[in-house]
Amino acid sequence: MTAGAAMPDPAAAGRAAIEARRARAAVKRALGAGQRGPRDVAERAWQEPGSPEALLRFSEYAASLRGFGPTRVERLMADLGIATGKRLGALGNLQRERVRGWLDDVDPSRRPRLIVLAGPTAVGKGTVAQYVREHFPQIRQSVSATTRAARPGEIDGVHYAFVSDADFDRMIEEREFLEWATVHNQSRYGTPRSSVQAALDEGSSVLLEIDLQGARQVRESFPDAVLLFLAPPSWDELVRRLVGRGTETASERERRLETAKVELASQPEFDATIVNADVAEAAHQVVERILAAEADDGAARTRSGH
Ligand SMILES: Nc1nc2c(ncn2[C@@H]2O[C@H](COP(=O)(O)OP(=O)(O)O)[C@@H](O)[C@H]2O)c(=O)[nH]1
Ligand SMILES: Nc1ncnc2c1ncn2[C@@H]1O[C@H](COP(=O)(O)OP(=O)(O)O)[C@@H](O)[C@H]1O
Repeated sequence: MTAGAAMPDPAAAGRAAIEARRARAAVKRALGAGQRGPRDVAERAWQEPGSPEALLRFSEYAASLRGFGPTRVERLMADLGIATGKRLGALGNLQRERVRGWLDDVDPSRRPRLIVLAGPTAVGKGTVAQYVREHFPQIRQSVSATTRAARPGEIDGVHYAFVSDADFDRMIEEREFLEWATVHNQSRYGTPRSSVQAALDEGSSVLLEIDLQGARQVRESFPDAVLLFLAPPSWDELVRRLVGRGTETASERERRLETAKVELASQPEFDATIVNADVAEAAHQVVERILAAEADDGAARTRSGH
C-alpha cells in the first residue's frame, strides 16, 4: 500500500465526504431536537476548526433551530452581514461578535450549571454517566482523582486519575480540589477544581458523579448546583447489580452496602430523584433536568432585568 500512499484515492475521499456530511447532519438534528443549544454549537465551531460544527453552513445551522423558516434565516443573515454559503467556522471576529449578540436574544436561557449525580454504590451512576457522555457531548464530565487501584478495563485519565496517597495529600494542600471525600471508609476521591471551572467558563454544564459527602460539599460552595439522586428500583435489585458487577470481594460488598443504606436515607436532601430502571430512560431524565435548570436560571435572570 505504500506505493499508493501519495496518490489521491477518490473512493476514500468520497467516503470521508459522506462521513463528514453525516456528522453535520447529526449536529443539525441535535439542534432541532434541543439536545444541543445554538450557543454550544457555535462556540465549538470556533474552538475546533475542521469539526462538523465548524464546517456547517450558517444557513443550515440557523434553519435547524425551532421557529426558523427560510425567510427568517435569510433576514437574519442579512442583519448579521453573513454571506450565503458561509460556514460557521469561517466567520470572522466581527461576525462572531454579532452572532454572540444574537444568541443572547434567542438563547438567553443557557447558563451553564454544575450538576451532581449521586446515589448508592452499584445503582448505575457510572453506567448512566457514560450514556450521557456518549449521547450528550455538550454536557462535560470531570475526571476525579482517586487513591483506589484501577479495576480491570479502567483507564488512567479517563475513568479516574489514579494517584498515590502522597499525590492526593499534595493536591489537597495545593487546594486543587473543588471537593473531596474518603468513600466507603477506604479510598479518597476528589473533583479537580480547574477543569470544572474552565468548562463552566466556556459555557458548558458539568456533571459530577460523586458520593454523598461530596454532594454536600458542592451544595455548600455552589448553592445553585443541581443535586440529582439516582435510586435503584428496589433494594434487592441494588444488591443484584453490585454482585453482578463482580468487581468487589464479599467483604468489600458488605462495606459498600452499609454505605448504601446511609446514602439511600439522604434522598430528601436532593433536588430530584431519578429511578434507574432503564439506563437510557434514566440518562434522558438526567439531561432533561440539566436543560430545565439551564433554562430556569435564564428566565430568573431575564425577570430581574440582568
Ligand atoms: N466525593 C467524591 N466522590 C467521588 C468522586 N469520584 C467518585 N466518587 C464516588 O466514589 C464512590 C466509589 O466509586 P467507585 O470506586 O468507582 O465505586 P462504585 O461506586 O462501587 O462504582 C462512588 O459513590 C462515586 O460516586 C469524587 O471526585 N468525589
Ligand atoms: N438500569 C440498569 N439495569 C440493569 N443493570 C444496570 C442498570 N444500570 C446499571 N446496571 C449495572 O449495574 C452494575 C453497577 O453499575 P455501575 O454503573 O458500576 O454503578 P455505580 O457507578 O453507581 O457504582 C453494572 O454491572 C451495570 O452494568
